[in-house]
Amino acid sequence: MSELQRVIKERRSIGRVKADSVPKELIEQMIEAAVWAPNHHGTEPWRFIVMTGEGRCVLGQAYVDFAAGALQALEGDELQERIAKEIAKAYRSPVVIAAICSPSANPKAVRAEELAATHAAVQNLLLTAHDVGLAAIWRTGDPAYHPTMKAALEVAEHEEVVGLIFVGYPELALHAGKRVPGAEKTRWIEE
Ligand SMILES: Cc1cc2nc3c(=O)[nH]c(=O)nc-3n(C[C@H](O)[C@H](O)[C@H](O)COP(=O)(O)O)c2cc1C
Repeated sequence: MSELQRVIKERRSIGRVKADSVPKELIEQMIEAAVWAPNHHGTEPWRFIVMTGEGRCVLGQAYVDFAAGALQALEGDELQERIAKEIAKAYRSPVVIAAICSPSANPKAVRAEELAATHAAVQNLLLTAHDVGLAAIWRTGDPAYHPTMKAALEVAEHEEVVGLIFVGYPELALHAGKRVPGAEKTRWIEE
């Protein structure tokens, strides 16, 4: 098995990471790998917002804003606890990278393909994280796609937050992944 194949198969989504800070250089390596994803018409439709330290409070506020409806029914300690819980979601890892699809204005560009290219860029981020000894998880959920997230991250209306990539040093050993073999997902048409 090649080194690339090993990294692809070994990579796992890891949500529990250490609080230890991550060198900026490693995050830059991840993003540099991301921008080598394939993209149609050379649109390179991605951009990234890296949040570290107290910069993550921007994301915390987005989680609070998203939960505003549920928070309305609470008051006092219960309200404060729930707000703290929402903010804590942004602090689950020392680095959070918001991956943004910024679809090109090129009339040839197809929105679905702009998203596909950005998704491929995220896979490059994840693979590089694993390659350099970091753990990462691609999170979305309803908050990622909600207008409150766009507002908090200053993402334009025509753009999309395709994922929040939580990055840090793994706290636990990686578990083995499980997949249906490719052969079972393949139909060959020959001759
Ligand atoms: C588009 C996308 C969104 C995801 N969102 C979440 C999420 O919100 N929360 C989460 O725990 N995992 C999320 N994941 C990670 C998947 O749960 C994970 O990839 C899957 O369980 C397979 O595990 P593996 O990545 O370790 O192979 C997401 C993955 C993708 C591709």
